[in-house]
Amino acid sequence: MAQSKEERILNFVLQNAVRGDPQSVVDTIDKYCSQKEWAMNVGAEKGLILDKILEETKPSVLLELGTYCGYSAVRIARLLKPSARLLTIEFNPDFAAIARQMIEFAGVQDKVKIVEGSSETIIPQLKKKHEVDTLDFVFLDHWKDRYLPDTILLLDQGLLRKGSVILADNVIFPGAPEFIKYIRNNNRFECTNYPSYVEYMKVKDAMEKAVFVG
Ligand SMILES: O=C(NC/C=C/[C@H]1O[C@@H](n2cnc3cncnc32)[C@H](O)[C@@H]1O)c1cc([N+](=O)[O-])cc(O)c1O
Ligand SMILES: [Mg+2]
Repeated sequence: MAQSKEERILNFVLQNAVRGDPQSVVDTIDKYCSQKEWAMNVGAEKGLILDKILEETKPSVLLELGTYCGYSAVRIARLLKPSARLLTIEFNPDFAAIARQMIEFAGVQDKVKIVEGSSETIIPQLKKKHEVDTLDFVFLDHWKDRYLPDTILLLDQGLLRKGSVILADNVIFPGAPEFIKYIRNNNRFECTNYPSYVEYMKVKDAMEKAVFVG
């Protein structure tokens, strides 16, 4: 059967990156996706914003929505302290399989747990089934019309505490207007916008950081 783009990205990493070196995995994906085939990884420019916010926040319990090929899971995990844990939710089984191999090759599997399923199903299970108390950091990078309902779900489930950081990719392109309208008008969140560009393109994009004030 013909290979998928995601399989081609994974194979390029397996053949060109250094096993156990997450930075080389991140750089190799960026090389492939900027030179050969575009893919919806957060990428290097927005990745640096993500890195900086992670280094400021120093989170222990993290959630990512939309694993895709595992680029941001590897990028996040490479900066985490040994005891920190990233849960990443992906409902497409083919993408989850690719991401699992990407994460294992990078050597960050001890810090990253891929949970297969939809965010709306898994989020209500985080406390009981995945031993989460509250989340220190949430990265939103899944379907853009899910950002708002899933943020409300996180609130309803008592998964946010004073200081929890939500970072949303693509608030300009493709855009998440309902999420932005809600989060910037909700006085329980302090928002900061980080202008940047769509991965591997010269199209304007931005990330939005929303800190829960409790
Ligand atoms: O569309 C984009 N991202 C959607 C990402 C979607 C990924 O999240 C999963 N998912 C979706 N709802 C889910 C619910 N639950 C679990 N996984 C879910 C999908 O199976 C996919 O792996 C995008 C598009 C551009 N772009 O330039 O066009 C740029 C970007 O940076 C992007 O992130
Ligand atoms: Mg994105």
